[in-house]
Amino acid sequence: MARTLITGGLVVTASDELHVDVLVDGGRVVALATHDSHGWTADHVIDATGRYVIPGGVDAHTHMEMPFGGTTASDTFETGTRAAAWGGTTTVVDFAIQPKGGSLMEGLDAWHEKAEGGCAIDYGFHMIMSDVNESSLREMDRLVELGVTSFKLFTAYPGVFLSDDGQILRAMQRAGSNGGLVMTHAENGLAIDVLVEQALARGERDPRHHGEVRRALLEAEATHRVIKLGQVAGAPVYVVHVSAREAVAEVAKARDEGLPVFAETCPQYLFLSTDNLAEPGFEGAKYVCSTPLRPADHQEALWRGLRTNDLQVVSTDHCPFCFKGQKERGLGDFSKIPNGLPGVENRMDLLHQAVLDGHIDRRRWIDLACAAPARMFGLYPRKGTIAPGSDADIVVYDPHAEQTLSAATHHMNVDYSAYEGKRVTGRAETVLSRGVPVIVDRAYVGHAGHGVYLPRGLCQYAN
Ligand SMILES: NC(=O)NCCC(=O)O
Ligand SMILES: [Zn+2]
Ligand SMILES: [Zn+2]
Repeated sequence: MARTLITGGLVVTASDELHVDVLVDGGRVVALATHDSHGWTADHVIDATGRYVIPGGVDAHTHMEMPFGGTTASDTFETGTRAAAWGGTTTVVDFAIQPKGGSLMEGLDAWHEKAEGGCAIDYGFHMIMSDVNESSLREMDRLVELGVTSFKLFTAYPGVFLSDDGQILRAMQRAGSNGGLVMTHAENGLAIDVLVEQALARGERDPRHHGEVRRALLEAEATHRVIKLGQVAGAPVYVVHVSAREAVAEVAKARDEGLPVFAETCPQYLFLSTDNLAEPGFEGAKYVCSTPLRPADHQEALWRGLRTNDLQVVSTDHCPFCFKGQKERGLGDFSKIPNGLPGVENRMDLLHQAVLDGHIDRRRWIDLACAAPARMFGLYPRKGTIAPGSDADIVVYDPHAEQTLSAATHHMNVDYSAYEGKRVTGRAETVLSRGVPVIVDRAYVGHAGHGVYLPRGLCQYAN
């Protein structure tokens, strides 16, 4: 395998910023050294002068070709992982789904089948448990052995994914004993369904009502509940896609008490708001996801949480549905709009923009987008950093490139951009996955099937 030297750039990791060259051999980083101190030769030299050299992004929350809301997320593993690479992400952790009445293993096998041979970058799986029973609880141990070390449980979506408190407690107890991590979608789905029914009866049918019925208090209540269930079970809890400041407060309080409670937020909650849901006509459907977008004044609590480490990870929850034909299923009834937003290609750039806007610093950018998700989900230091022994998942990032985010130029298989027209500065220029070029000078040179399945270790966070 070719030996590659990346020279002249500023290497930024979660812990350091160093003007060093990086030597890659056998798909791994083998050494870092200042330019004048080494005499390395290589088959390929990448001149990164004036660029950042950063670890490939780790997006720990994607839904490629997920069946949901009567349709299927529009990115396949092939198109979605290719788009991820364009955006500087080199690892995704997607959600396999236990079929109702079926086993965890059936779900895992089905997702392996979807992903195998199609991915441009490496991938792992979490498991969505939609049917917690004696048998699926026992299976959790086997999944942990197979490297599926995290399990998503829902307090939302009654009749689809919702588990009751007893089921969640049991899954947490099992995770407490086998080392797995329970991830929770925390919204009170039963109460939300009552509010949906009442809103529709009042004739409130537009997309903006999606945000109104999914009340922040019902996110906070469910967040509080899963934290307490985790405490009773003696198990860590990871709360996904936190959007409400009241939910951030629940997480922060638990962490202040020393509980092993972790949480992520997503770019859509940091950059978009209920103003988007209220766009004229049916445009707001483009922004329907759950948890929902919140009024813009929630964003400050999210940014603060990211700075203070009450929130550890930024993932995308990439779950794209085309406006035409898919989002349109909810014309005249917001509750039928498939939930989910595209974003796997945009996360690294939006967070870099957050650096420029002064919300976070450069190393925090890399921590939130690369190192912390890798640690949280048992992939570190193979992924998420640039250090001897790490996979050479490396992005040469141009911090000065200006771009306008748009469906006309993005690579996600979806007919709109949630960030249409937004100007951002910074862009992945060249992307290596295990030392193999996937993007070179903004040209795609990767191929479907390069990406391999990543059996993951246990969560590496204590608090
Ligand atoms: N988030 C969302 O709206 N769709 C994907 C499924 C989920 O994460 O709950
Ligand atoms: Zn969810
Ligand atoms: Zn999700």
